[in-house]
Amino acid sequence: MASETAPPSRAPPRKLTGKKQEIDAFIDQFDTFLFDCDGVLWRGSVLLPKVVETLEMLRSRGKKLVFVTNNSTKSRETYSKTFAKFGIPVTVDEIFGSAYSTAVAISRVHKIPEGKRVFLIAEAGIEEEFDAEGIPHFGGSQPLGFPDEDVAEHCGPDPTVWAVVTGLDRKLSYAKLAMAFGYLQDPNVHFFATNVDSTFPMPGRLLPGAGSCAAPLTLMTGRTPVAFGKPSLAMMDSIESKYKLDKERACMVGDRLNTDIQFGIQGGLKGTLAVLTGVSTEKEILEAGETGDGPDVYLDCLGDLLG
Ligand SMILES: O=C(O)[C@H](O)[C@H](O)COP(=O)(O)O
Repeated sequence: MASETAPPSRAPPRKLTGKKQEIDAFIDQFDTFLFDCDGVLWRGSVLLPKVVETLEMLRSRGKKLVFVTNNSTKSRETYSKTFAKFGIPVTVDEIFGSAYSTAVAISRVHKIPEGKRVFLIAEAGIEEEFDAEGIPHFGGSQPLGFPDEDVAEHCGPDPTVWAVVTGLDRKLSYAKLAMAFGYLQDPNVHFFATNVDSTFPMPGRLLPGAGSCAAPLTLMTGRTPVAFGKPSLAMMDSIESKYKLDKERACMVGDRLNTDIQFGIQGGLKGTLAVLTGVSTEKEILEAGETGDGPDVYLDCLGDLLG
Protein backbone atom coordinates (compact mmCIF):
# COMPACT_ATOMS: atom_id res chain seq x y z
CA MET A 1 0.00 0.00 0.00
CA ALA A 2 1.37 3.44 -0.90
CA SER A 3 2.27 5.38 2.22
CA GLU A 4 0.70 8.80 2.60
CA THR A 5 2.58 11.68 4.18
CA ALA A 6 0.50 13.30 6.88
CA PRO A 7 0.15 17.05 6.35
CA PRO A 8 1.93 19.16 9.00
CA SER A 9 -0.48 20.09 11.76
CA ARG A 10 0.79 23.68 11.78
CA ALA A 11 0.51 26.32 9.07
CA PRO A 12 3.72 27.18 7.17
CA PRO A 13 5.80 30.10 8.54
CA ARG A 14 4.55 33.44 7.27
CA LYS A 15 6.72 36.52 6.89
CA LEU A 16 5.10 39.56 8.48
CA THR A 17 4.97 42.32 5.88
CA GLY A 18 5.48 45.19 8.30
CA LYS A 19 2.05 46.76 7.63
CA LYS A 20 0.84 48.41 10.84
CA GLN A 21 -2.53 46.67 10.90
CA GLU A 22 -0.97 43.25 10.47
CA ILE A 23 1.71 43.87 13.10
CA ASP A 24 -0.86 45.24 15.56
CA ALA A 25 -3.11 42.22 15.07
CA PHE A 26 -0.13 39.94 15.73
CA ILE A 27 0.97 41.78 18.88
CA ASP A 28 -2.57 42.01 20.26
CA GLN A 29 -2.82 38.21 20.49
CA PHE A 30 -0.34 38.18 23.35
CA ASP A 31 0.11 39.46 26.91
CA THR A 32 3.63 38.09 27.35
CA PHE A 33 6.63 37.90 25.05
CA LEU A 34 9.51 35.56 25.90
CA PHE A 35 12.67 36.83 24.26
CA ASP A 36 15.80 34.97 23.38
CA CYS A 37 18.82 37.30 23.71
CA ASP A 38 21.91 36.37 21.62
CA GLY A 39 20.96 36.73 17.97
CA VAL A 40 17.68 38.55 18.71
CA LEU A 41 18.59 41.57 20.85
CA TRP A 42 22.31 41.64 20.17
CA ARG A 43 25.02 39.67 18.45
CA GLY A 44 28.27 39.53 20.46
CA SER A 45 28.90 43.10 21.56
CA VAL A 46 26.71 44.63 18.82
CA LEU A 47 23.18 45.76 19.68
CA LEU A 48 20.78 44.94 16.83
CA PRO A 49 18.78 47.77 15.16
CA LYS A 50 15.78 49.33 16.95
CA VAL A 51 15.79 46.75 19.77
CA VAL A 52 15.43 49.33 22.56
CA GLU A 53 12.55 51.08 20.76
CA THR A 54 10.75 47.79 20.04
CA LEU A 55 10.91 46.64 23.65
CA GLU A 56 9.73 50.08 24.77
CA MET A 57 6.80 49.89 22.34
CA LEU A 58 5.76 46.49 23.72
CA ARG A 59 6.02 47.70 27.32
CA SER A 60 3.98 50.80 26.47
CA ARG A 61 1.24 48.45 25.21
CA GLY A 62 1.21 46.67 28.57
CA LYS A 63 3.07 43.54 27.48
CA LYS A 64 5.04 41.51 30.02
CA LEU A 65 8.58 40.74 28.85
CA VAL A 66 10.74 37.81 29.97
CA PHE A 67 14.26 37.30 28.67
CA VAL A 68 15.02 33.60 28.30
CA THR A 69 18.62 32.88 27.46
CA ASN A 70 20.61 29.69 27.09
CA ASN A 71 23.78 31.67 27.69
CA SER A 72 25.11 30.12 30.90
CA THR A 73 28.33 32.12 31.07
CA LYS A 74 26.58 34.81 33.09
CA SER A 75 24.25 34.74 36.09
CA ARG A 76 21.00 36.71 35.91
CA GLU A 77 22.63 39.44 38.03
CA THR A 78 25.61 39.75 35.67
CA TYR A 79 23.38 39.47 32.60
CA SER A 80 21.36 42.46 33.82
CA LYS A 81 24.60 44.48 33.48
CA THR A 82 24.83 43.39 29.81
CA PHE A 83 21.31 44.75 29.27
CA ALA A 84 22.30 47.99 31.02
CA LYS A 85 25.43 48.28 28.85
CA PHE A 86 23.20 48.11 25.76
CA GLY A 87 20.82 50.69 27.27
CA ILE A 88 17.96 48.17 27.64
CA PRO A 89 16.06 48.71 30.90
CA VAL A 90 15.47 45.24 32.38
CA THR A 91 15.20 43.99 35.98
CA VAL A 92 17.05 40.87 37.20
CA ASP A 93 13.67 39.29 37.81
CA GLU A 94 12.78 39.53 34.13
CA ILE A 95 15.80 37.39 33.17
CA PHE A 96 15.60 33.59 33.14
CA GLY A 97 18.85 31.92 32.08
CA SER A 98 19.89 28.31 31.62
CA ALA A 99 22.38 28.59 34.51
CA TYR A 100 19.53 29.63 36.82
CA SER A 101 17.23 26.95 35.39
CA THR A 102 19.90 24.30 36.08
CA ALA A 103 20.54 25.55 39.62
CA VAL A 104 16.81 25.50 40.42
CA ALA A 105 16.38 21.99 38.96
CA ILE A 106 19.34 20.61 40.95
CA SER A 107 18.44 22.18 44.28
CA ARG A 108 14.64 22.02 44.22
CA VAL A 109 13.69 19.16 41.88
CA HIS A 110 16.56 16.66 41.93
CA LYS A 111 17.52 17.81 45.45
CA ILE A 112 21.27 17.22 45.66
CA PRO A 113 21.96 15.21 48.85
CA GLU A 114 23.91 16.66 51.82
CA GLY A 115 27.68 16.24 51.53
CA LYS A 116 27.61 15.88 47.74
CA ARG A 117 28.99 18.29 45.15
CA VAL A 118 28.93 19.00 41.43
CA PHE A 119 31.88 19.06 39.03
CA LEU A 120 31.55 21.91 36.55
CA ILE A 121 32.70 22.34 32.98
CA ALA A 122 31.42 25.88 32.80
CA GLU A 123 32.04 29.55 33.50
CA ALA A 124 31.24 31.97 36.33
CA GLY A 125 27.50 32.31 35.55
CA ILE A 126 26.76 28.82 36.77
CA GLU A 127 28.99 29.21 39.81
CA GLU A 128 27.10 32.34 40.89
CA GLU A 129 23.68 30.72 40.41
CA PHE A 130 24.83 27.56 42.23
CA ASP A 131 26.17 29.64 45.13
CA ALA A 132 22.82 31.43 45.38
CA GLU A 133 21.01 28.06 45.58
CA GLY A 134 23.60 26.62 48.04
CA ILE A 135 24.87 23.92 45.66
CA PRO A 136 28.50 22.88 46.42
CA HIS A 137 30.64 22.79 43.28
CA PHE A 138 34.22 22.59 42.04
CA GLY A 139 36.00 22.84 38.69
CA GLY A 140 34.45 25.54 36.49
CA SER A 141 36.45 28.77 36.52
CA GLN A 142 38.43 27.73 39.62
CA PRO A 143 42.02 26.44 39.34
CA LEU A 144 42.11 22.62 39.52
CA GLY A 145 44.81 22.77 42.21
CA PHE A 146 47.29 20.45 40.51
CA PRO A 147 49.41 20.52 37.33
CA ASP A 148 47.37 19.43 34.29
CA GLU A 149 49.81 16.61 33.56
CA ASP A 150 48.91 14.97 36.92
CA VAL A 151 45.23 14.71 35.96
CA ALA A 152 45.18 10.90 35.91
CA GLU A 153 45.49 10.98 39.73
CA HIS A 154 42.39 13.20 40.03
CA CYS A 155 39.76 11.45 37.91
CA GLY A 156 37.86 9.62 40.63
CA PRO A 157 36.10 7.59 41.64
CA ASP A 158 35.03 10.25 44.14
CA PRO A 159 32.02 9.46 46.36
CA THR A 160 31.40 13.19 46.95
CA VAL A 161 30.71 13.85 43.26
CA TRP A 162 26.95 13.70 42.60
CA ALA A 163 26.82 15.23 39.10
CA VAL A 164 28.82 16.64 36.22
CA VAL A 165 27.29 19.80 34.73
CA THR A 166 28.42 21.27 31.43
CA GLY A 167 27.77 24.73 30.01
CA LEU A 168 29.72 26.93 27.64
CA ASP A 169 33.34 26.82 28.87
CA ARG A 170 35.69 28.94 26.80
CA LYS A 171 38.63 27.65 28.86
CA LEU A 172 37.76 23.99 28.38
CA SER A 173 40.86 21.83 28.91
CA TYR A 174 41.88 18.23 28.43
CA ALA A 175 42.30 17.96 32.22
CA LYS A 176 38.69 19.08 32.89
CA LEU A 177 37.35 16.65 30.28
CA ALA A 178 39.45 13.83 31.78
CA MET A 179 38.05 14.51 35.27
CA ALA A 180 34.45 14.67 34.02
CA PHE A 181 35.00 11.45 32.06
CA GLY A 182 36.37 9.79 35.21
CA TYR A 183 33.38 10.84 37.38
CA LEU A 184 30.84 9.81 34.73
CA GLN A 185 32.20 6.26 34.77
CA ASP A 186 30.01 5.88 37.84
CA PRO A 187 26.44 5.41 36.52
CA ASN A 188 25.09 7.01 39.71
CA VAL A 189 26.75 10.31 38.84
CA HIS A 190 24.26 12.48 36.93
CA PHE A 191 25.21 14.06 33.61
CA PHE A 192 23.50 17.45 33.26
CA ALA A 193 23.95 20.36 30.84
CA THR A 194 22.70 23.92 30.98
CA ASN A 195 22.04 23.68 27.24
CA VAL A 196 23.43 21.91 24.21
CA ASP A 197 23.41 24.64 21.54
CA SER A 198 25.84 23.58 18.83
CA THR A 199 26.91 27.14 17.98
CA PHE A 200 27.10 30.60 19.47
CA PRO A 201 26.22 33.64 17.28
CA MET A 202 28.89 36.38 17.06
CA PRO A 203 29.04 39.34 14.67
CA GLY A 204 29.58 37.94 11.18
CA ARG A 205 30.21 34.36 12.28
CA LEU A 206 29.26 31.47 14.53
CA LEU A 207 31.54 30.10 17.27
CA PRO A 208 31.27 26.72 19.05
CA GLY A 209 28.35 26.65 21.51
CA ALA A 210 27.80 25.00 24.88
CA GLY A 211 26.87 21.71 23.20
CA SER A 212 30.42 21.45 21.90
CA CYS A 213 31.64 21.23 25.52
CA ALA A 214 29.24 18.38 26.36
CA ALA A 215 29.70 16.47 23.08
CA PRO A 216 33.20 15.06 23.80
CA LEU A 217 31.82 13.50 27.00
CA THR A 218 28.99 11.90 25.06
CA LEU A 219 31.56 10.48 22.68
CA MET A 220 33.66 9.15 25.58
CA THR A 221 30.87 7.76 27.75
CA GLY A 222 27.96 7.10 25.37
CA ARG A 223 25.84 9.15 27.80
CA THR A 224 23.67 12.12 26.77
CA PRO A 225 23.21 14.95 29.27
CA VAL A 226 19.84 16.04 30.57
CA ALA A 227 19.69 19.73 29.60
CA PHE A 228 17.74 22.40 31.52
CA GLY A 229 17.83 25.24 28.98
CA LYS A 230 15.67 25.77 25.88
CA PRO A 231 13.91 23.70 24.57
CA SER A 232 13.54 21.71 27.80
CA LEU A 233 10.09 21.46 29.31
CA ALA A 234 11.69 21.77 32.76
CA MET A 235 12.62 25.34 31.85
CA MET A 236 9.14 26.10 30.49
CA ASP A 237 7.52 24.68 33.66
CA SER A 238 9.72 26.87 35.86
CA ILE A 239 8.90 29.93 33.76
CA GLU A 240 5.18 29.14 33.80
CA SER A 241 5.13 28.93 37.56
CA LYS A 242 7.49 31.87 38.27
CA TYR A 243 5.71 34.34 35.95
CA LYS A 244 2.18 32.89 36.20
CA LEU A 245 2.38 32.53 32.44
CA ASP A 246 -0.82 32.14 30.43
CA LYS A 247 0.54 30.04 27.55
CA GLU A 248 -2.52 30.85 25.43
CA ARG A 249 -1.45 34.51 25.50
CA ALA A 250 2.33 34.08 25.20
CA CYS A 251 4.76 34.25 22.28
CA MET A 252 8.36 33.03 22.05
CA VAL A 253 10.71 35.21 19.99
CA GLY A 254 14.00 33.64 18.89
CA ASP A 255 16.61 33.17 16.21
CA ARG A 256 17.26 29.45 16.48
CA LEU A 257 14.83 26.78 15.34
CA ASN A 258 15.99 23.86 17.47
CA THR A 259 16.11 25.78 20.76
CA ASP A 260 13.93 28.92 20.77
CA ILE A 261 11.22 27.94 18.30
CA GLN A 262 11.02 24.34 19.56
CA PHE A 263 10.80 25.74 23.09
CA GLY A 264 7.71 27.70 22.09
CA ILE A 265 6.13 24.84 20.12
CA GLN A 266 6.85 21.97 22.54
CA GLY A 267 6.16 24.22 25.50
CA GLY A 268 2.64 24.84 24.18
CA LEU A 269 2.85 28.61 23.69
CA LYS A 270 0.23 30.23 21.50
CA GLY A 271 2.81 31.90 19.23
CA THR A 272 6.34 31.72 17.89
CA LEU A 273 8.20 34.48 16.06
CA ALA A 274 11.62 33.97 14.44
CA VAL A 275 14.07 36.67 13.43
CA LEU A 276 16.84 36.31 10.86
CA THR A 277 19.57 38.12 12.82
CA GLY A 278 21.00 35.04 14.50
CA VAL A 279 21.55 31.36 13.70
CA SER A 280 18.67 30.04 11.55
CA THR A 281 18.28 31.22 7.96
CA GLU A 282 15.09 31.97 6.03
CA LYS A 283 15.64 28.79 3.98
CA GLU A 284 15.92 26.70 7.15
CA ILE A 285 12.82 28.35 8.60
CA LEU A 286 10.77 27.57 5.49
CA GLU A 287 12.09 24.00 5.37
CA ALA A 288 11.23 23.52 9.04
CA GLY A 289 7.71 24.66 8.20
CA GLU A 290 7.31 21.63 5.94
CA THR A 291 7.54 19.31 8.95
CA GLY A 292 5.54 21.54 11.28
CA ASP A 293 8.71 22.69 13.11
CA GLY A 294 8.80 26.27 11.85
CA PRO A 295 7.71 29.44 13.66
CA ASP A 296 4.24 30.87 13.07
CA VAL A 297 5.74 34.06 11.67
CA TYR A 298 9.16 35.55 11.00
CA LEU A 299 10.81 38.92 10.42
CA ASP A 300 14.20 40.09 9.16
CA CYS A 301 14.92 41.62 12.55
CA LEU A 302 13.12 42.38 15.80
CA GLY A 303 13.01 46.11 14.97
CA ASP A 304 10.60 45.32 12.12
CA LEU A 305 7.92 44.86 14.80
CA LEU A 306 7.78 48.64 14.87
CA GLY A 307 6.11 48.40 11.47
O1 LIG B 1 26.19 28.02 23.22
C1 LIG B 1 25.42 28.65 23.92
O2 LIG B 1 25.42 28.58 25.15
C2 LIG B 1 24.37 29.46 23.22
O3 LIG B 1 24.64 29.50 21.83
C3 LIG B 1 24.16 30.87 23.58
O4 LIG B 1 24.57 31.22 24.81
C4 LIG B 1 22.73 31.17 23.22
O5 LIG B 1 22.12 32.12 24.02
P1 LIG B 1 20.62 32.60 23.66
O6 LIG B 1 20.57 32.72 22.17
O7 LIG B 1 19.68 31.59 24.17
O8 LIG B 1 20.51 33.93 24.36
